[in-house]
Amino acid sequence: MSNEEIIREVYEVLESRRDNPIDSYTSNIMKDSDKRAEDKILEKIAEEAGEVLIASKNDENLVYESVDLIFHTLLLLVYKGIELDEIFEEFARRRK
Ligand SMILES: N=c1c2ncn([C@@H]3O[C@H](COP(=O)(O)OP(=O)(O)OP(=O)(O)O)[C@@H](O)[C@H]3O)c2ncn1[C@@H]1O[C@H](COP(=O)(O)O)[C@@H](O)[C@H]1O
Repeated sequence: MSNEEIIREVYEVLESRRDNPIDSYTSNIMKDSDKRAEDKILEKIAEEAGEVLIASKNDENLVYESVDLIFHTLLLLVYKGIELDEIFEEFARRRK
């Protein structure tokens, strides 16, 4: 599986968890409850960003914590209805 394919696969699973909820971490976080889904995801992104900062400073678990941050950012984008191709296109647009 190529690197692009794994990202596409994870993204598609997240879209499915959004559109056909099951009892799972990503479905549950995307469901509105007492705390709004968007706020829960944004809180998680802030927490994961802090963990990346600590990992970098300590030279420890940087890849692991960065993937947590990237994953939760993808979760936000899925929740907000952004298509994965929009992200790829924006990266491509910035290439000089
Ligand atoms: N890539 C991930 C992924 N990365 C992290 N996480 C979850 O995100 C949460 C991260 O929370 P934390 O970092 O706070 O970790 P924690 O386990 O609470 O503990 P600490 O790190 O604080 O010690 C954990 O529950 C992780 O399991 C993920 N959950 C799901 N995925 C992907 O999303 C798909 C759908 O997931 P489900 O909704 O669970 O089916 C899966 O098939 C995976 O491909």
